[in-house]
Amino acid sequence: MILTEYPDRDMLALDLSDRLASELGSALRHKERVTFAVPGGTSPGPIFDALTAVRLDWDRVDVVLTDERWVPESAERSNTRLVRERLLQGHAAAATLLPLVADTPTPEEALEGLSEGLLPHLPIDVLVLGMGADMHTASLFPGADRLEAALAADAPALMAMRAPGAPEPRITLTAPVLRGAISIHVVITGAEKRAALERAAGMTPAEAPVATVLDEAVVHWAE
Ligand SMILES: O=C(O)[C@H](O)[C@@H](O)[C@H](O)[C@H](O)COP(=O)(O)O
Repeated sequence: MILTEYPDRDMLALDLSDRLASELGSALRHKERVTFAVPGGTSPGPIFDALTAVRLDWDRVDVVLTDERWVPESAERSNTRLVRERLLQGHAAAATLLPLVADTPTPEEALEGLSEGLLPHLPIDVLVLGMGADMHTASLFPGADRLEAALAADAPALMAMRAPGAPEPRITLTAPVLRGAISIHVVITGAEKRAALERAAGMTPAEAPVATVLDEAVVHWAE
């Protein structure tokens, strides 16, 4: 694990967005299309805002969420809504968003169709993940109903998850897909998550799901 510390969250957002743009640009020099996976939640917004001002061949970038809450796109908690409102703007409006939600009552009913739309775009070229203070990443939560299956080397690319403390069903990229990304960044802020990160480094993915990517990840932290 490489840990990069920043003096403040603005510097983290600006520097990380520069690095992501550089990695996307580099990948675009070798591939017709590249896959950029991003988290939901509250951390990525400022990074997204900075990326919207970056000139690159966004029309050849396929954006996919690392996970989604099973809520309508119009809901406040929708990560799809977050990406549409904060990332797919400005220059980045030309990017394609691969869907990770559908209008079925449960994620299980949409898994086959959403997986068909995702698989041709793997591996992920540039992956950004968040982390909760409970050391979850994407929607791989400690104690989740199918966590062991989602961490397994033979896990399907997408799985529905239900976890204690998650207010709604989730759909998530699984550990093999996250670990298979060519470049992995984890973005965390605050003292509580920094302490959780230190703990996770010595734990198993079953105890601390973020540990499934830490050996390959660059972790970006600001207070
Ligand atoms: O759907 C989500 O919430 C995210 O994808 C999730 O994995 C997030 O990255 C962490 O929960 C951290 O969330 P914050 O950035 O809001 O702390």
